[in-house]
Amino acid sequence: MSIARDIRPRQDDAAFLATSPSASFNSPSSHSSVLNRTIPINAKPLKPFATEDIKVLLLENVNQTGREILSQQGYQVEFLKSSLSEDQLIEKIRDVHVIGIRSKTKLTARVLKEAKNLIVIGCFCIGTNQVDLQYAADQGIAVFNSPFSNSRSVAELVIGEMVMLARQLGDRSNEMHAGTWNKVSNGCWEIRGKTIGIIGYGHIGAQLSVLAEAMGMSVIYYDVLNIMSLGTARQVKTLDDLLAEADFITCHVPEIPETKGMIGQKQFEKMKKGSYLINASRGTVVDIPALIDAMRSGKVAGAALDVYPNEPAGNGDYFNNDLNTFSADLRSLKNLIITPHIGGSTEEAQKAIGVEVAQALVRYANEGSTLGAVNLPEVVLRSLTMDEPDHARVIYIHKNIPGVLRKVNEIIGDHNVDKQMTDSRGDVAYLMADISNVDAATIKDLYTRLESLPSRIMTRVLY
Ligand SMILES: NC(=O)C1=CN([C@@H]2O[C@H](COP(=O)(O)OP(=O)(O)OC[C@H]3O[C@@H](n4cnc5c(N)ncnc54)[C@H](O)[C@@H]3O)[C@@H](O)[C@H]2O)C=CC1
Ligand SMILES: O=C(O)CCC(=O)C(=O)O
Repeated sequence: MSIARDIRPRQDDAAFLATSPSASFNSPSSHSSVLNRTIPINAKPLKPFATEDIKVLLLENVNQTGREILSQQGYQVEFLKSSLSEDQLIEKIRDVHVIGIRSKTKLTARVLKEAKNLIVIGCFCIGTNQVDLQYAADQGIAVFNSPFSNSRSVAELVIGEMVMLARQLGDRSNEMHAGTWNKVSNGCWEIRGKTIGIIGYGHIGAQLSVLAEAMGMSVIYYDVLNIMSLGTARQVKTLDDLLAEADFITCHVPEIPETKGMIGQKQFEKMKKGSYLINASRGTVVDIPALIDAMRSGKVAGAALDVYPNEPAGNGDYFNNDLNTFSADLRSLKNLIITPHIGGSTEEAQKAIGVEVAQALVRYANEGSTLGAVNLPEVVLRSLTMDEPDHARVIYIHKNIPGVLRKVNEIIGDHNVDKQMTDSRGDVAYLMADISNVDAATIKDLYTRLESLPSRIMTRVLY
């Protein structure tokens, strides 16, 4: 009844309680958030329907830690190693209540329109540019990500790449693999004493700043926000200032309209001759044909790319000109490191992300908490406990228009509302209320009346 339009509530409370809670939901793990640690031991697991009715689709080889947490809840979990094309997704997503993806799966408005049962999306990564966040919010679909569990992995990769580029290690290694001894010092440098220019001083940029300074580098950074410098790092006023001063330029901005092509021909012209470029953010941030020209002219002495405008769906797929017209030209360059979007691909990062995002999905599905959601207001209520057996939690996601709360309170106000919280984000508002002394008939009545309001986006009643 409550969570999605075609799911019936489970009537047998004893059986329902027997399927839950999982250890992961109530017990803190090494990666659990503050919120998890504050869930009381005797928290009552709220499940509106048989947990085995919840269908979860996990794409892109989501880590086993995440798969286990979702399976332990009793959900039906389907797991695929690669991403799916838009048409394949449309077919699959129709039945699904929860979907987990990484950076490749595009959850466009066209796909989400077909996702009639979907309540929540988990991005098992940092970036959320692959999801139409606004469209999802307008449908009442929450989106969660893992904001910093792979930041360190990316920062370490960049440190390694700077050394590799400065020493032309990729080329030397390729030559040795081909059987050629080529002992060179010309054009090879230490990174100590050089200047790193970090574009985007967020989680990754700041982490990188600390590591680079420890390697003896001077750190400058450019960010649209005024951010406190770590160590002796220095914020510069403009991107041009950074380009003119840095020996190593590295991009750590999100994919948004303002960052599309932010490093192009004009920016390469402003760089120092012999500088290096690294991009492990998103493939649209650097104009790759312009980079190819800058490397051929010798302006850029080396580059490392981890991300591309179009990336293959899965391992074993080709990275060729059918995907990106510049692929062959790119592959022919010297002192160029190209990696298959592995910035966050470490055991540590993937395990932590699996736990963090899966727990957020469970909290949302079972308790309605939007803490950490990237597209809905953050609303959380204290967990109901086993001492509150006849309580129900009403979640009403609605259009943020005047007069809604009055209408909702006319419906729930006849009951004893223990606690209630509401917040809005843009055009969408999220209301959560705990009501005591309710029976199955009351739950059905509440649900039906809330669903009939014109402001309704999605109603869920958890009990
Ligand atoms: N290669 C990989 O595997 C990975 C790639 N990423 C990418 O890295 C990006 C950055 O990650 P975080 O550091 O965690 O993000 P963050 O959100 O913590 O930091 C991004 C920073 O960029 C700044 N920024 C935004 N627009 C800007 C602009 N036009 N000019 C200058 N600065 C701007 C923001 O103010 C913020 O400080 C992610 O959005 C994701 O796309 C993240 C993880 C792994
Ligand atoms: O590991 C992945 O699939 C994506 C990593 C990434 O780009 C991110 O976290 O934003």
